Amino acid sequence: METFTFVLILFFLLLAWYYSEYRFRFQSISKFPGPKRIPFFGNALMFIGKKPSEILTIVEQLHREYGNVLCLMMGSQPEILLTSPEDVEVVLGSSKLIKKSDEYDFMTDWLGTGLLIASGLKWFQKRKITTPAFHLQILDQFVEIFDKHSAIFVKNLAKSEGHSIDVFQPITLCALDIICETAMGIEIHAQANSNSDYVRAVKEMSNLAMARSVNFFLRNKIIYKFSSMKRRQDKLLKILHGFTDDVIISRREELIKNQEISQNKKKKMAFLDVLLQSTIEGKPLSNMDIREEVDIFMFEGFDTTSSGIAFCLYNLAKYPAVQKKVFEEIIKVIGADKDKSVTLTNLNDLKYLEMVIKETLRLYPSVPAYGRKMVENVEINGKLIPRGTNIGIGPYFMARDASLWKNPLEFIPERFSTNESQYHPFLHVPFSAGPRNCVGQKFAMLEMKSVVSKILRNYEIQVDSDFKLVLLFEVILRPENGVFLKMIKRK
Ligand code: HEM
Repeated sequence: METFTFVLILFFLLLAWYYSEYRFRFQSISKFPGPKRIPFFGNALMFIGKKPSEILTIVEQLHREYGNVLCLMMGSQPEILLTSPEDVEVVLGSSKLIKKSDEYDFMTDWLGTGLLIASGLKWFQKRKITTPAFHLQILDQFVEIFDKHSAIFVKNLAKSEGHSIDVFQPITLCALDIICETAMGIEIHAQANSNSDYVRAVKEMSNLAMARSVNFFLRNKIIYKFSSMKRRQDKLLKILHGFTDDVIISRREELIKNQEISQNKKKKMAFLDVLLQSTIEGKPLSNMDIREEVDIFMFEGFDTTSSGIAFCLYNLAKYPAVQKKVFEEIIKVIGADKDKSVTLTNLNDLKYLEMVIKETLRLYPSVPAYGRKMVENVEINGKLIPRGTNIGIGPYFMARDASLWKNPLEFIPERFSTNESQYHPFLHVPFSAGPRNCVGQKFAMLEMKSVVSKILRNYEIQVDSDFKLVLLFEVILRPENGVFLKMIKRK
């Protein structure tokens, strides 16, 4: 009987705690603008059964209607999209608000709790060991790899010269060749063998993560466990993890056998080699720790740059005057010899191309939105955000906001010239900002400059008048039906 009374008291205490917690959360949240919520589901039903391109339209419309603090309830889970740079600064600039939002949990089966997802001390340690992998000396040796795979891409274009082709697919394969060689030190020849299971698995896995994040039912762990999506995920993970495991094991063996990396200074250091030689509190990283980081490089480092390059080419085709200016800069910096290899200095000197890429990432940010979870009640410029809220930061929505940018939908690279760039430091955040910004930002810029400049040295790009760009709002922003362009060989 005593046990029964104890359990009963505990039950009512828990119920009272849950009620007060929920009421506090609900009362704080109800002050924020957003569409009408219905009991139990909140706003979740708006997204059920919608395609990623439709989700983008819905959120864009809501953002226009409700402004720069948009509150949605996914069941009882509050999600607030912040788009004013002052609010974004409070979140991204904080070294305390670094916990990722719930949506990232849908990626942990694949990416574990590596750098992208980790929080607290674990994140700090991982950031410390990963940062040296992006040192300028390491990036310098990658320029040759960028150039080699860009040259293969350009060579393959000869087959479709003068015709309209979807450049997105071959760019994805080029970026995959680059990331495999730089992250893992292996050549997978994706551009020669486009039917790779690994390539398909990477893409499908990020589609699944997005589809799950907007599905009210599948967000629930138990329902998900028994879903057909989970069964598909398990099959994909076998391919993805199997691939990286094999590479890590053979690379570690090679390292032990030959001590090759320390003796032969000329050998290129892949990110994986840097991790194999790293320690946390004096201990080397386990294969599992390393796999998490390599998988994150593979995920973050290839889809993001593929989209960036494809959207950049699309804009260059759409704005011939911009393309002409970029081409003239390339001739000035690299010279007229189309076969000459580029150097790190060349790439750094392509300043106008850099502005073009920044403007591309403004309108088409490869990571259209990212999020943080508030682990305590936080005041953001006078707004009390209750603990447990997921905060979304949306560079995609910020770029289209006429109160933030002049002529927001126009492609104007000059916005980023040093004379013009007087904008708020947290207004243009495609690589995020603050302590958790993108560790691969310099790598990505160099890769995108290398591939785009190689293409422009060899081809003039024109739009296909029948083609209409449709955007897919997934974890990574992609073109739904590719990017069709005409490539005209330069004399
Ligand atoms: C156009 C290219 C890229 C864009 C737009 C981009 C964007 C971003 C953004 C927005 C974040 C923050 C995400 C968040 O807060 O959840 C991020 C984080 C990260 N990115 Fe990138 N990224 C790009 C390329 C790369 C590349 C090439 C690599 C590696 C080779 C990379 C590695 C990472 C890693 C490891 C993180 C996690 C950093 C941390 O949490 O401390 N990214 N990236």
